[in-house]
Amino acid sequence: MTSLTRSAAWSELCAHYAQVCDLHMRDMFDSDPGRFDRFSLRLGDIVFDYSKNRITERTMDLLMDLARETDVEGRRNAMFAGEAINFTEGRAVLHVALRNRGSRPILVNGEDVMPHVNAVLAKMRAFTEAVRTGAWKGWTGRPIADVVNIGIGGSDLGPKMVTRALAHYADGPRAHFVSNVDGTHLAETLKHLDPETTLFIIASKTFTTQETMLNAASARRWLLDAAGDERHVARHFVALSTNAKGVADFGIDTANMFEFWDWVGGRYSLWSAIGMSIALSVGMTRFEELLDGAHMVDEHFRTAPLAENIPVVMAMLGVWYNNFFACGTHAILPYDQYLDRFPAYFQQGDMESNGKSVNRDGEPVDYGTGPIIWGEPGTNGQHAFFQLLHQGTKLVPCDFLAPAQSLNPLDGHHDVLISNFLAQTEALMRGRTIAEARAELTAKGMAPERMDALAPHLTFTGNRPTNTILFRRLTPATLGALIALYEHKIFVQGTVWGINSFDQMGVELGKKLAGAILPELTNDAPVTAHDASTNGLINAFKALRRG
Ligand SMILES: O=P(O)(O)OC[C@H]1O[C@H](O)[C@H](O)[C@@H](O)[C@@H]1O
Repeated sequence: MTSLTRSAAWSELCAHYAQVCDLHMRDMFDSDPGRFDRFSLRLGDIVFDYSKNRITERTMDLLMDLARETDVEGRRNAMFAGEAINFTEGRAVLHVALRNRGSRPILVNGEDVMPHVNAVLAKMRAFTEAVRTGAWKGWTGRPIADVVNIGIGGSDLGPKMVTRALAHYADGPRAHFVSNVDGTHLAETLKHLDPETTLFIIASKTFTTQETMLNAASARRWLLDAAGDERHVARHFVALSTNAKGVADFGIDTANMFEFWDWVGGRYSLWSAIGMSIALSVGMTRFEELLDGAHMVDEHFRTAPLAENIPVVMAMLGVWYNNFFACGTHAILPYDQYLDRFPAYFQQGDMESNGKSVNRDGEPVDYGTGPIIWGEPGTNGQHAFFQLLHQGTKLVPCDFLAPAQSLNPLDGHHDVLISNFLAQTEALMRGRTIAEARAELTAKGMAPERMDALAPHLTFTGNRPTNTILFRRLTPATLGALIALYEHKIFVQGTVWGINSFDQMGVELGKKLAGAILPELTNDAPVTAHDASTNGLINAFKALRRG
């Protein structure tokens, strides 16, 4: 057994689970009108309701005991103090420094990182203002109309998600995102753009990522085909990276490089220079408001007692379902079209962070770690996969997010959206008993024999857990806060599970094997070096390619 499953809090939770797992939320609500007040928290403009969960006060006490026993507070303090909590790579984890708006000193190896953070923010402000005002010009003297962020993973998903989420505030050049090494992505994007007025942002922490380097080289060729002269590259290419040498080797002037540091994880990097496309689109002031919102949550996470700490509560509820109810997945369901990429963003954020199976002591875990994260915006999801959420055999804990105010208040739309949002969590919680189903059918005048056949199909077990995150309106600050809540949730879960949430060794093997296969594709010779399936597929590919 690992230390987690040997811990006192874990054993107590196992025993407690057996006592409460059959309780129905419907009964708990019926017998306790104060349940919402007891199980909801507020932070600024955000209401976090977790009352529609399969919990009692004792459950929450035990979950907080588990958080304490696994030293969530100590690890959190170590993160904020710049300790090398990414222990496999020996690195600090300091995305919180990127939005440390009071500039409280944060030391890494004895050096305060805040002057560096603030210097890059100032450089970003100067650059984004030059581009947005038209002072920065392309090689023919025309201002920039389109920016193309070329990056992948953390160098794509965050800026893309935020740029879409803040589209209401966009008043700068149009932002495009190319990530896939499939040439279609770049080709389809460039089809509509004019090289004279296009700025490429090459976003890569390492500046070695194969997909990004290839897309960047093709973009450079596209520009040079039109501009002719290498000197024009400087007006049309900037780099966001930790690797100055890689940037220079690629041919981008390091004066046009915006730096970040190895203590910024790729999937936590949108707050750094990686957010350049966001700042170009909505302006640096709004980008800084995004940072302000995240900082507000950082302060809450750093100082609020565990039981009143929203990311801690989110995380421990996730542990409750993941490890005691054996739920394998978690859905994120934003009832806000602007947040349509929010679930996809946290697929990387959560699954790349907590998709691990070896603990800090190098032992294989004997408990589940990160869940599969998925989701789509409401109400679309209702007409697609909600059937399974309501009546399927799997228990899927869900987060519902919604704004009280719409940024596009078209006649009647927002109330319809919100009524659906509220009804879904109510239906998932209450369900419909067979007696209720029969009563409804009787009221419709259905014959008893037909009713007997139909009623079981109209029965919903209910008791399906949801969190609700309600916020006033989607502003840059609120978005920053929402993202930070999930980031810290991931941190807390990784801490409880005793894993390193900040490396991503699992993506390496595929990259290595692709490196071996690539030269095998350059000719038509039959390949025999792999297993029968891989050989067969490579040879079939070559045959299909020929004809
Ligand atoms: O920013 P880069 O160095 O180009 O890395 C881009 C992405 O690629 C890697 O494969 C990692 O899995 C991601 O965590 C990272 O965000």
